[in-house]
Amino acid sequence: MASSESTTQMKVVHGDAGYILEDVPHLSDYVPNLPTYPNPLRSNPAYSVVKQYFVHMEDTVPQKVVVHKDGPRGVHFRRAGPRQKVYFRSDDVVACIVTCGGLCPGLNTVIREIVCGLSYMYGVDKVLGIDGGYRGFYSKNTIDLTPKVVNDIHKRGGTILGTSRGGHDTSKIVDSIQDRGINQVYIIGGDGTQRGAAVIYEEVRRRGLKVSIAGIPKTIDNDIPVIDRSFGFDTAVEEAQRAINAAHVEAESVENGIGVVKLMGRYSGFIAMYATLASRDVDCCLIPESPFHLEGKGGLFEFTKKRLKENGHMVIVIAEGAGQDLLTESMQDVDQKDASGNKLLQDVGLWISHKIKDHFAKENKMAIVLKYIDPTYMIRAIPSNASDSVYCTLLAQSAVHGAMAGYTGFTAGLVNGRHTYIPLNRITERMNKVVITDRMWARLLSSTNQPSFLKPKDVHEVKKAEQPPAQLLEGGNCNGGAEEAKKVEQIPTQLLESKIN
Ligand SMILES: Nc1ncnc2c1ncn2[C@@H]1O[C@H](COP(=O)(O)OP(=O)(O)O)[C@@H](O)[C@H]1O
Ligand SMILES: O=P(O)(O)OC[C@H]1O[C@](O)(COP(=O)(O)O)[C@@H](O)[C@@H]1O
Ligand SMILES: [Mg+2]
Repeated sequence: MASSESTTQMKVVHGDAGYILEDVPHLSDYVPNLPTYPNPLRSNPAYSVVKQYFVHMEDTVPQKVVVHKDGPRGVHFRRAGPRQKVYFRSDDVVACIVTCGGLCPGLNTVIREIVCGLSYMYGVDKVLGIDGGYRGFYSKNTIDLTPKVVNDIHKRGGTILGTSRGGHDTSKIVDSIQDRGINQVYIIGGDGTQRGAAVIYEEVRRRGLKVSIAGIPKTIDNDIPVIDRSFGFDTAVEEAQRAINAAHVEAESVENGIGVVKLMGRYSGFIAMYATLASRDVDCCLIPESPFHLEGKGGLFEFTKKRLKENGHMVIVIAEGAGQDLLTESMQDVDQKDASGNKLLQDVGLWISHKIKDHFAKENKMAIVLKYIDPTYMIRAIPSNASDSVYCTLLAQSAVHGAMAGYTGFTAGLVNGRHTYIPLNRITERMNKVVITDRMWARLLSSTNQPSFLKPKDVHEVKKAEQPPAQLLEGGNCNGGAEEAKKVEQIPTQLLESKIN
């Protein structure tokens, strides 16, 4: 017997054998008597030959693909794609696109594909670009976007619309949406942006407006949960190889050479982990999720000395959010935040470089040559690579199909290789992090052959985190229903949620 419960953010349907559908809201949930129209794709020559092109209304995608024989079927998301019926007539659509937060490779590709998707698939020709992030809704003029205007933009890094942090004023934004007659809002951004999208959706719903709010998750750090990976991540990892190569060449060209490379990753060390695994030249990878110490037995200095003795050189990759606790101990903690409220981090790369130099100069009397490379902005200011470009295209098209079908308050996302619509609150309720008790981190440790640097107290924390159901700790499908989600919240966050494995 199916049962259901719903909030404004998510509709949960329970089916047989522990099946759960975490469904996204629909305009018809709060706007009565909405007319529907046949999907214009039916007569589109590109699609009319494709059998079963329209997604079956009952199609859902499981969040967890590794299952046990007697286990529950678990959480599912609605499958993305075109529906037989749409809730907008092409001529009535006024869409807008906004990009917020930090840059990420592929932003322009997503913008391009939303504009072209709306135009070529649905015959929509009114698409407005919002200038400079959320504040552009109420402080700037809009930019007309046509397939011609966006034709070449995917070859450029950044976002042609501009971006910003802060400036989210919900009522001013929704006033602007109303005043301009906008009825589809495409919001491209990270965790902060999707939180902002959720508030906009709530306000739109409170006002009873027929406006679809569609999120497209953007994060170079890959810190958004549920989805397999974020667009731009692959490109960033690839670009990071150039910095690591340079560090390696510099380090191996001198006696006791050390190359230190800082990569992005405020709270999640995915870029550092994947760039390390890809490179094979890295001796040590340090990420925010895995505590480390410098001095004494099992510390970084001891390992550095050992590696230099063995190999004559060493490459260290450090994520920008790693070791921030050590920095605050040794430097004054300046609790500065950016305009969105994100903590501004101190430069851990510079700090660790000084610490290593000081250590070998003072205590060990060992001459080292250290080169510090900070390519952080270089890895995100580039256009997306081929695989990310394809991914961006599919995400953009998914979002367009979803909005046209009347879904709202959703994020388009890839789950186990399938495109889905995910409720916004599932995306914003926690952060995707490298799980250091997971096999992927173990693979990294065995690939670099670095120590784990964990102290007994850290090991205790890790063991404590192993108490919840094993499936919570298995990377790649760290998920469950609301109950499981609650349990997850009780575990130190640095030990949780790994979606890439
Ligand atoms: N809790 C929130 N409610 C509403 N808006 C938010 C919230 N958090 C962030 N925002 C807005 O989202 C935008 C981007 O957020 P930010 O954290 O800078 O980047 P990202 O989306 O990449 O994580 C900013 O304009 C910010 O004001
Ligand atoms: O762009 P800024 O303000 O310099 O911030 C840099 C931060 O942005 C990021 O690139 C991504 O952050 P968001 O995805 O949250 O925007 C972080 O890795 C980095 O710490
Ligand atoms: Mg963020």
